[in-house]
Amino acid sequence: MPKFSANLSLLYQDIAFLDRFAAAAKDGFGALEYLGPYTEPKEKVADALKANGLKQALFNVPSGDWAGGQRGIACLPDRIAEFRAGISLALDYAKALACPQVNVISGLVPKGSDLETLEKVLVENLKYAVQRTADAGVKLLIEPINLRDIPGFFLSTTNHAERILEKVASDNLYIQYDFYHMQIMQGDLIPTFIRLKDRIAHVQIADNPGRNEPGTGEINYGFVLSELDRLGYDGWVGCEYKPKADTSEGLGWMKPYRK
Ligand SMILES: O=C(O)[C@@H](O)C(=O)CO
Ligand SMILES: [Mg+2]
Repeated sequence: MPKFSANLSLLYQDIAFLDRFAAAAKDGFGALEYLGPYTEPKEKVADALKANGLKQALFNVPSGDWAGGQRGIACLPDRIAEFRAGISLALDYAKALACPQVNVISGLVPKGSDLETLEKVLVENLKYAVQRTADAGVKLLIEPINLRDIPGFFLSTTNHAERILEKVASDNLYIQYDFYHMQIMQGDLIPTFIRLKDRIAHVQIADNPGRNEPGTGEINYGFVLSELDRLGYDGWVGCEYKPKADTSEGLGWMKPYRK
């Protein structure tokens, strides 16, 4: 049976961040994930998890000025110090929240930049980060993201992610496999999952087009979720979609998977 994690960066947007915890627990989620917990003191977040019987599945390492349009800093040559300082902050929160994994957002390709240089920066940053996270017992993840939603994103395919994994050469670096992004970029969702299974530490779901609830588009999530079970995937399934209307009312798709 899949275990679902509520992505609070897209679900329950009509209520305050910390109030989303109780709403997610009430709706049957067992864990939470989001872009970052950094606007709240870690003790407060830890208390809210505990009070609602929730686990922390994942969050991103600091990724630059998200509201200002930045989409990660890990490949940017002029942000290396900031990226590395962000790993310390992410690990502080991971410890306080007992979070087993953190995700790195690679960044946008700056106009006119040399892709080889960006790749080197990303690989060196990941080598640094993966050692720090391994020492803390936390997995490090990278996520390919589709180029229609984020034009110019540096890491957009699983082939590229595999190449980065090979270059970093650490058994603590994994892929975050977002079915929505990969449907847009590649299709062939389950064969790719099977091929990379041992290197995938977290999956996320949304339908296409629209990035709405499973069952609203072209991805057969009945099949996808039963395959995850059959293949022995025992991580969280991150519900990272934009609810068509009210989050709770739109959870009908989840009914067959609730005990
Ligand atoms: O797919 C996504 O959008 C994310 O998982 C994320 O963390 C940032 O873009
Ligand atoms: Mg995602």
